[in-house]
Formats: sequence, structure tokens, C-alpha cells
Amino acid sequence: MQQITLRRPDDWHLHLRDGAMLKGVLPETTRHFARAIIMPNLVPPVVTSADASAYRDRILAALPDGAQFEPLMTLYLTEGTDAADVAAAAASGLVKAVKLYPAGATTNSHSGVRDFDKVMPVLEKMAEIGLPLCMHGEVVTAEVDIFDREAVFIDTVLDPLRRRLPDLRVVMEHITTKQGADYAAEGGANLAATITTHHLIINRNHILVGGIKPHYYCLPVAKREEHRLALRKAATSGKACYFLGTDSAPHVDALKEHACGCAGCFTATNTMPLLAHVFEEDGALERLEAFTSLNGPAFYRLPANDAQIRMVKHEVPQSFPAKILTEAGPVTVFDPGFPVHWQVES
Ligand SMILES: NC(=O)N[C@@H](CC(=O)O)C(=O)O
Ligand SMILES: [Zn+2]
Ligand SMILES: [Zn+2]
Repeated sequence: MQQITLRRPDDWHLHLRDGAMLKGVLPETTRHFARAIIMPNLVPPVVTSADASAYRDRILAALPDGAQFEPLMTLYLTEGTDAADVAAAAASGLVKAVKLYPAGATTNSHSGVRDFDKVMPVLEKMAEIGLPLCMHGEVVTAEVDIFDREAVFIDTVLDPLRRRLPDLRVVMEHITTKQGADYAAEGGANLAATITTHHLIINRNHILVGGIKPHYYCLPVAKREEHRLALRKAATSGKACYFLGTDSAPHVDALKEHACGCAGCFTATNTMPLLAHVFEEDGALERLEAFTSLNGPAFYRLPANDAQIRMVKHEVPQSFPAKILTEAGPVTVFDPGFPVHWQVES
């Protein structure tokens, strides 16, 4: 029996939603994770420090008994965001990052940014105080093919912005391409990238071959195999610029299995066993802790967790729930399509 011990992991990109869904999915994260960067794309979005404070209270109220979990709050950047409010929210410790959604790029992004000039005062303030900007890195212009959106974003939006504001600390969220992995590696100390569990496992064939698989559809959409392999190489490299952001994004089954299905994979339940599988397969188990527990806190200038988890590889494949039954409706858990022998024991 193989086993490993690592510092408790953190999730640097997580959707918890609100109300009945929040209550239903929160235990799936708090079981293994100590902290998570909480995405602000609620309806309406978490825009002001007052919104973030109220949302944090709702998350804390929904925690399962005895859970040791700290939600790290973010603000949703709009063209009306007030730089002074952002600075105050960061200074008080309430807010750990600001999230930028290009308008129309993904789930609940219509309040996002259209004109970058309008948000420059906020970005300048963030550069001054060292508050990270988390970016959903896709252009949304109709002429750009959906599989090229990330690479075009890097060239036409991210790189010009970083030249204009070199002190701005940026996290490229949920990178899905070799271009994304390469750009993050070359960006110096002010640039990092999160990588999801599912983008290490699926490519675009998994979504489309043999019938459309709505539970593999997320944004940015999974790309060609060469990109998945580039992400595997990046995540398992141990390099400081890459860390886990699951982007676990629950939608009820009725809205995933739909004529216009929602984007998002729900991986909170089985992420750590899946990552142990992936890292072992790539001969990199000793670098799993860097990816899940060390590189993220270092970038966010927070201490790593002191507590540990132990993971064990069993002879027999482990079973995971197929669905989480929330009071908002059932949510299908990401199915990697192969047996997983790893389990978190404590
Ligand atoms: N990743 C997704 O496919 N969906 C996310 C939004 C996002 O992170 O882009 C969601 O909120 O459902
Ligand atoms: Zn996103
Ligand atoms: Zn997300």
C-alpha cells in the first residue's frame, strides 16, 4: 500500500454559489481543503466590500459542524468599481483578490469589463498595494474561434496590460493551453496561473466523441491533446507559478443536460484523489504538495497550512458519489473515465 502525506491543500479558484446550492456543495470542499478563493460571479455579483462581507457571512453560516475552512473573498470587477472600496477591503484583510471577467465570456459575466480604460484606476491601485487580479483569460469577439480565445487574449489583452502596468500581480485563471502555460512561466514574480483538475484529464475529444458529454463542458473549453499534455507538464513541474484552482463549478443536472447547457465541471468531491492519480502517472507524486499546498499560498503571500492530510493508494478502485444531492437539485460529480485507487484518509 502506497501512501503520501501533504500539507492540507487550498483551492485557489472555487465556485460555491449561494443558498441551497452553497449549503449542498460546501462540505465537498471543506472535507479536504483548508482555504479557497471564492469566485464572485453570483447573481447579482459580489461587487463591493459590503457584498463580499455579507457573502462571507453566508458561507461561514453554511459550514458543516466542526469544519476548519477559511473562505478567501474576491470582488467582481465592473466598470463602476470604486478603487478606494477595493483598497479598503484589501487593507482590512477581507478581500484577497479582484476577479476580471471580460463581459460575456462565461457564466454570469454580463457585468464584466468591456472597456479596459474604465478600470485602469482600480488596476493602478491594485498594482500599488500588491492585490492580485484573477483573470478569466478569453476574448469574446465573434470572429475568434472558441478554441483560440485564450491564446488571442494573451496576445491582445493580457500582454499589453502587463506592459502598461508591470507591477500588477496577475493570476491567469484556469489555463487550458500550451500558450497559457508558457506565458505564465516566462512572466516573472508578478504572474502565476491556476490549473484545474479536469483540464489535466480531458481534452476536447472527451466532450464530443461518441455523443456530446455535457458534464465535460466548461469554459475555457478543453482543447487538443497537446495542450492537455502541456498542462500536465506544467502542473507536475513543481514550478512556483503553477497551482491548483479547481474551478469546481456546480450547476444542477437539469441545466447541464439542456439544449443550451451551462458551462462548468464539478470536481470538489474527488479532486485530491484524481490529482494523486495524475501526479503518480507522471512520476511526480513528490511534487503534488507544491501544486496543491505550497505554490498558491506563496503567491498570495499567505502561510502554508500547518495541518496535514494523508492519502492512500488502495488495491481496489475507490468509489465516489456520482451525484451530490443538494436542495437546489442533483449535481453530477466529474467522472474521470478511469478507475481511481487513491483516497484521502485523514
Ligand atoms: N468554468 C466554467 O465553465 N464556469 C464557471 C465560470 C468560470 O469560471 O468561467 C461557472 O461559474 O459556472
Ligand atoms: Zn472563468
Ligand atoms: Zn471559474
